[in-house]
Amino acid sequence: MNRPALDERRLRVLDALRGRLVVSCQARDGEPLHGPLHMRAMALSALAGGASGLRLEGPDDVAAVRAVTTVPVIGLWKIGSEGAYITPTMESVRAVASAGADVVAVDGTGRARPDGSTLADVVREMHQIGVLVMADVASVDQGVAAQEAGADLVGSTLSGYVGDDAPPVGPDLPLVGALASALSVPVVAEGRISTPEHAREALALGATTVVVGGAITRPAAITERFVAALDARPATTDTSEVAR
Ligand SMILES: CC(=O)N[C@H](C=O)[C@@H](O)[C@H](O)[C@H](O)COP(=O)(O)O
Repeated sequence: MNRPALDERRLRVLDALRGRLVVSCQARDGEPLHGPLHMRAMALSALAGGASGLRLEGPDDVAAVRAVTTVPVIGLWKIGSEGAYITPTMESVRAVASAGADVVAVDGTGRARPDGSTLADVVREMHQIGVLVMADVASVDQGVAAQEAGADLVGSTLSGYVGDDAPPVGPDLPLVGALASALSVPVVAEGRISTPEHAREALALGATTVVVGGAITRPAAITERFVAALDARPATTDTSEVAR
């Protein structure tokens, strides 16, 4: 195991992220902002605003952003949308690490990975090359299992996304607090954190760092919220309004 490289990276990443904001810059295939050029611009915008770290999807986006910044990068690769889809194979884990991620995020729910690999396999191989592993979980039990498998960070990322129900509107802050109480590894608050108050509360509950995605980097979703609010406005009874 490449202990010195791993320990050095762990110190550097955690020092940079403790109590601070990570911005997740992701756009799916088919979205107008999809592609490394757009995501690099998005990432640079987040850094200009003071982000301390970035979460990026796909080796191409990770490499494009790694070329322009030294801040900690959490990389993942979404493959499919069913079961374990966050960096679900050893091949995808290696690709994200080779692209320059400091931390590779993988599904940590215990669902079967399509190539039969386990979270412990991911940890073993990534630690050999000095790369950290973040387990994206949906429950405290999964977080405990991920810590036992050797994960360096555990995120609340998948809460609300493992069953058939639509995810709730707000973040799962109770899970963030429960993970922070149960685990000794750093907890990452992630998922539907939509306001600065949510982010502050997550830290107060014991999260080491906070990842915000859509509330900052998904203009279509942000626009939708405004449009829905206008559509939902009560009909005016003020006749002066009509006259203008
Ligand atoms: C569930 C899942 O696949 N989450 C993904 C994980 O990388 C991303 O789609 C999210 O945008 C990210 O977790 C940040 O969350 P939010 O965009 O809600 O702030």
